[in-house]
Amino acid sequence: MDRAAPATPPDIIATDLIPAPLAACIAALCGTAARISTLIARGPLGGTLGAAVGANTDGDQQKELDLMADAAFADALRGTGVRHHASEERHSIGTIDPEGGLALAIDPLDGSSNIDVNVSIGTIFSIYPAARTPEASFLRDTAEQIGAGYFIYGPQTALIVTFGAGVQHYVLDPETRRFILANDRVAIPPQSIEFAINASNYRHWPQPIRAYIDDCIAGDTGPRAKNFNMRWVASLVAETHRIMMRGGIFLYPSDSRKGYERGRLRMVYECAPIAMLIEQAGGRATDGTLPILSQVAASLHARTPFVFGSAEKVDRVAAYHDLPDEEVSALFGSRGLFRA
Ligand SMILES: O=P(O)(O)OC[C@H]1O[C@](O)(COP(=O)(O)O)[C@@H](O)[C@@H]1O
Ligand SMILES: [Mg+2]
Ligand SMILES: [Mg+2]
Repeated sequence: MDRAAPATPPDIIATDLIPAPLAACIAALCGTAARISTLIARGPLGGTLGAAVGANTDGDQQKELDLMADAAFADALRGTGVRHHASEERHSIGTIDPEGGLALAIDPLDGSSNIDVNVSIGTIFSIYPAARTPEASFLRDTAEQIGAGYFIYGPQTALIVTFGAGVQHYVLDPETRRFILANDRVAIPPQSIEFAINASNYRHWPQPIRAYIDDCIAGDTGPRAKNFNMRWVASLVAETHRIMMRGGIFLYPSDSRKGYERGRLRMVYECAPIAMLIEQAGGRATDGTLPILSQVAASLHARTPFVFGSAEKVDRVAAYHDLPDEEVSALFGSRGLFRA
């Protein structure tokens, strides 16, 4: 990353909460995230980061910053024990350290449509023990993750990370350039009136999702008998961070558009790690009905419908899928089962 600031200080994240076999890998991710954060903060002064430069395997537009972040993380991971490396921006799985014991999947830059508009974006990562083959390292039960996290580049740059024993929140101190522990046990608040969904796709959604959202929008005139508030940042990391801090629910369901039969978000490097974080923070993450943790991606870039957040809300979405057809298709005034 040419336009980057200083190299990784050895104590970029001084904590004893990171398992020893993962420490070098996490330090490398932190050092790179700190440099990316400096670049993002320069905005237009840093160059044409938001310029479109091509398309990835999925046909998604790639921005200059997507590719710079991808290269920077891959470079930094050399010598940190990562054998298999999968990225949203790469067609196939690469080998970094042939003798390494880890497999790391990464969405190097999440929410890239927000680069130009100074809205929070992020990096998502998922870590497994390396398996015998590259495919076996990632096409496996998502419950086998040994670490998962995201960096959010917003008004603050922060790391939210889990190693399977709760969720830790670190904030990058812009003066010392170190990630400082802010909370060693993040817990998702169970109550919130916020839901997040791209409502412009309403006409394409399956009926149970429409019914759930109809009932939120009906507010105190509907079966829920209370008012809700809607949010949509179009940046999965930003939505996740809000839910981690304040509770609520996120939905990106499957829909009837071509290419959205399994939703939009990718299992290996978006949904699996976010699901591990959410469950470790006391929330729930499903594909609408079934838990994400315990599913196996069909392919490296496979997508999945994704619903996560406060546990009671996610369970309620699953319950809408169990309603008889006549009840789920009824106008909210006739839906009686879910009075809050
Ligand atoms: O534009 P849409 O359909 O609302 O989709 C928004 C979603 O797409 C994403 O931007 C996909 O991630 P990438 O930017 O890594 O491709 C998510 O962050 C976000 O939740
Ligand atoms: Mg993404
Ligand atoms: Mg991305």
